[in-house]
Amino acid sequence: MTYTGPFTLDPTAAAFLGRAPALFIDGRSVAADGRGCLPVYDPSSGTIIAEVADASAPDVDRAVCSAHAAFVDGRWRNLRPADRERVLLRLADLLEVRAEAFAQLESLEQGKSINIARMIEVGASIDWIRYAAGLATKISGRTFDLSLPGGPTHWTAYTRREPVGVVAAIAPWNFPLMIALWKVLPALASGCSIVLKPSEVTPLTALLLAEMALEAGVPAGVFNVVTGSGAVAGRALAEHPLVAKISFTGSTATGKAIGHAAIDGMKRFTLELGGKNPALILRDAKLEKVVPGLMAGGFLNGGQVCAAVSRIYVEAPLYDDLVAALSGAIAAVTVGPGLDPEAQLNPLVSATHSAKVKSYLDDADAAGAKIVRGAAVPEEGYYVSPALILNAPAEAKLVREEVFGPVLNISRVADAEEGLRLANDNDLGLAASLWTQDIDQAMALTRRIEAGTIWVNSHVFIDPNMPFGGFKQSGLGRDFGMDWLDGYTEEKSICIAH
Ligand SMILES: NC(=O)C1=CN([C@@H]2O[C@H](COP(=O)(O)OP(=O)(O)OC[C@H]3O[C@@H](n4cnc5c(N)ncnc54)[C@H](O)[C@@H]3O)[C@@H](O)[C@H]2O)C=CC1
Ligand SMILES: O=C(O)/C=C/C=C(\O)C(=O)O
Repeated sequence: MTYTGPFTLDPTAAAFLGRAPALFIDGRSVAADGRGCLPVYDPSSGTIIAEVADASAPDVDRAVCSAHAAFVDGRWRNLRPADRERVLLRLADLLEVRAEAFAQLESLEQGKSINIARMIEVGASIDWIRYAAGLATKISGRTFDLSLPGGPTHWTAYTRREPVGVVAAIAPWNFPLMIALWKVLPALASGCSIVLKPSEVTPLTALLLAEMALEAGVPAGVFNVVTGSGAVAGRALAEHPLVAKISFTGSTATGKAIGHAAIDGMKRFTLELGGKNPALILRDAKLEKVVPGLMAGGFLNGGQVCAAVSRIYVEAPLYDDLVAALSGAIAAVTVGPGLDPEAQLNPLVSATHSAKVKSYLDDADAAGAKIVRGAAVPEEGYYVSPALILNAPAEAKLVREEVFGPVLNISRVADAEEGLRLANDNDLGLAASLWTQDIDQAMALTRRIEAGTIWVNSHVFIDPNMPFGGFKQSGLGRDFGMDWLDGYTEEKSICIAH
């Protein structure tokens, strides 16, 4: 396929789009077994920009067997941790050199701003790789004093952490490169092998990443990629008996299906699922911080962020001023293709997803909610104009379900107690923010908000050294931080008798 849009592409990115569809198995690009191809669309125009292989269950089996063989013979896990670290650091260096190609491909297939692609999708990914590289040399066990009567007959009891085996990494489309790395990195650092299945909507950079890992020194077979649908390739991967661990990011419904498959096969699993994240604005909050914070936290990546602000609860004295300021800010948002660096809001990822987001707005409209809309959007492509919904009923779908688009719901609350009650009144509990100058109130409320991450006076700041994951239906397990590799290793207890 040849890109024919209005922007001049980096030559590596352009050449990549023209490649024949293939999977990446055992260190090589290989043809799939014949299920055909999946189109990849440019969300700003709806035109097809590339095609990828649509993997079948036998294709997935080939990839898992390749990963398993690599795990069993120890070509990666038996390297010195310092050598795994060195390879990962080389991967970061290579990504730095090819940053522009990766950023353009992400902007093109996902629709996101090239600025965000450069800064977060690729820039932060490089930092994430370097952080995870360091963890490879920090894996350690524990020693124990034994307390039962037989204890003194033993010299020592200790644990060691060993890589779990083949990891199935099932990734979403909102940050295709960065979230894939959030699964690939702990797996590689701990010595596991991987089969990565990117979203069928944004499959491109996963293939390039695996090639680059091979070039960095990850042995063939350790890192495989299957492109394809969730229903066929994703399911076959989640159910494969040689997969020891599943790491999934995506919808709560699919996460539950994967959790069932994992339990059936007694696989380890980490689920990072949806969010319906509240921002609680207290009356003493500083509007000059709140407004840019909510705009960034709500509209970053078109709101297609699991931790994005979705529900704003504001104490009554600030309500009118905040609505006026947000309405003004939304009206000023410029809309355009991701590759246009001046455009602040870009198309959503797919026709299906933009239709879903619009359906929430239609529901809110039908329920009689007041909706403030941003500028008109181009007719071509998957654009949705930004929206602020005023005081939608607490039971409205838009207030209860993850929208994953450029839509903020704002409600007036009498006081912090009412705001807290409404903030917690949801099945999801991924993230939240609290906006106040009162440190005592902030400390007290952070203990009572039901969410895996709480920001005070900011929203959506995720760091490799800070554990991240959900309360309630937002998932199971934590990523990042010093304990990240625990999810990719087994702890083995060893007892040595006299
Ligand atoms: N937590 C997050 O970061 C994300 C949340 N979402 C939410 O999910 C909603 C639906 O988006 P989708 O792309 O349909 O999400 P999804 O959860 O169905 O897809 C995520 C990944 O799972 C795979 N998958 C789908 N069904 C599978 C199955 N049965 N077994 C194994 N893998 C499977 C997909 O191919 C994709 O790679 C969005 O509207 C949004 O609300 C979507 C993307 C990311
Ligand atoms: O770090 C960011 O800015 C974005 C993070 C996005 C997610 O955590 C997500 O959507 O899963």
